[in-house]
Amino acid sequence: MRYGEVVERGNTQDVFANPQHPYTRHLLESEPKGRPDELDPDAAPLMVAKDMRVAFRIAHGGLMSRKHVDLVAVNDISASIRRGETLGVVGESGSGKTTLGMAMIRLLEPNGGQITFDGERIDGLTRKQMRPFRTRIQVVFQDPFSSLNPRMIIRQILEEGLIVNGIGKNAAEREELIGQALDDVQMPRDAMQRFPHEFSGGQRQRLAIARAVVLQPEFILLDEPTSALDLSIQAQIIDLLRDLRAKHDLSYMFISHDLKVVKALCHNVMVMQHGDIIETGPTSQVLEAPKTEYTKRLVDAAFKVVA
Ligand SMILES: Nc1ncnc2c1ncn2[C@@H]1O[C@H](COP(=O)(O)OP(=O)(O)OP(=O)(O)O)[C@@H](O)[C@H]1O
Repeated sequence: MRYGEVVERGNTQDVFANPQHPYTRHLLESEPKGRPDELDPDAAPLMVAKDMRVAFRIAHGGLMSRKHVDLVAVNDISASIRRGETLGVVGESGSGKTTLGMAMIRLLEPNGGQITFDGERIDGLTRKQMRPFRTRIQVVFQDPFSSLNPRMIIRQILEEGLIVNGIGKNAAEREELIGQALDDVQMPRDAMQRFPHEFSGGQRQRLAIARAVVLQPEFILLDEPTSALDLSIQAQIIDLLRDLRAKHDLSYMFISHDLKVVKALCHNVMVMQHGDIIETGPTSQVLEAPKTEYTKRLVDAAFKVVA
């Protein structure tokens, strides 16, 4: 197969049901597989949010009749993530997933609610008081290209957080930590000398994960980290996240609209609609026996090939 070559084309249903080309078969077979490892039943709560509320003031109506109204994006939501747990947050676009995640890690100011991290209240902390938590709580976004500074080489990108947070005594020690983070995400150490544009989308997402992992966090908010990637790369990133979780006892809050990915990675799942949680529980239970029509629709959309 050459780059840029069309290997197969046709009616979607026919191609899905009876792929002719080995590469098409590879793509169809390479969706995320497996299940999350067992969660320690005695694991302590790490990130706990209680009655979180976020409202945005938005302009409404035409120029002459403009009014400001509050759009409630997160409506008194409580959520708890234990050490080592992966909690999936799913729901249609605009249901409030990102707003909830960003508010829980204090990158967005909530209008109300309490947040406890490892037993300490973090809502209401000033920027300075939050500093010790900034390495322990990390975030990885969907689009690694816009989150990796294109003018810096990878070494500088990963070193920035170490310097800001005073981790590593000198350049040599920092280089070793960066090397270990690259090993963790299965990227060669010579990636350090290269720029983000020299990597593929999947490799860039590995680098974005390395930038989080180098700070040795305990909790990572993953906001649609695989949505921009093709299926086979998506599956590799899910495997990687599972390995990292086991190796470093990480907890994840994994925002996604793709229930296939959630099934492969998340112990528990929370379904959001219009700022509310409409269903929550162990992933297998929610996916196998959804209690609401809305969840059932999401499950059908994820697991059935539409005719
Ligand atoms: N800064 C903002 N100002 C005003 N409204 C906002 C802002 N951010 C989000 N919203 C609104 O809040 C609601 C929830 O948005 P949010 O991005 O949290 O949803 P989401 O479930 O993450 O969606 P997606 O899957 O598309 O990322 C939406 O109606 C959105 O338009």
